[in-house]
Amino acid sequence: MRIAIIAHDGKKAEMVAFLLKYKEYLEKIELVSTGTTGSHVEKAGLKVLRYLSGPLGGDAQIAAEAAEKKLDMVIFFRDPLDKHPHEPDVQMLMRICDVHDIPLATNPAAARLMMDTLLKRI
Ligand SMILES: O=C(CO)COP(=O)(O)O
Repeated sequence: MRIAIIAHDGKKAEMVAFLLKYKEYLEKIELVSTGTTGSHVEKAGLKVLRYLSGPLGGDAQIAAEAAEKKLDMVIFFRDPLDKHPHEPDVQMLMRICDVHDIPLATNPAAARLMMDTLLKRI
């Protein structure tokens, strides 16, 4: 199982808190992330493959994995109250998830529901 995790700055703490709730299951899951999200997650003691930071192309790298069907799920905690210079990349990632029917959770409530369902399969 391979899951991509991405969080905008205002949501990084929520992402770490979310993942720590699933810590006992994460040994069975490969995590990939955008750069800065990944460094927060690493600091919390979790293993993650980090791509570039989002504004430098990290969303696009994760979209490439989604297009190649390498991902079982994308968790993308977007900050709807902030502006992002790379908004086209954000939209592109979400579009690619829809094109390839990859589960995409954009907030913790959705992520919890999807994670709980996915974990029943491993
Ligand atoms: O900008 C992001 C997603 O669009 C996240 O990138 P970082 O994890 O590098 O902050």
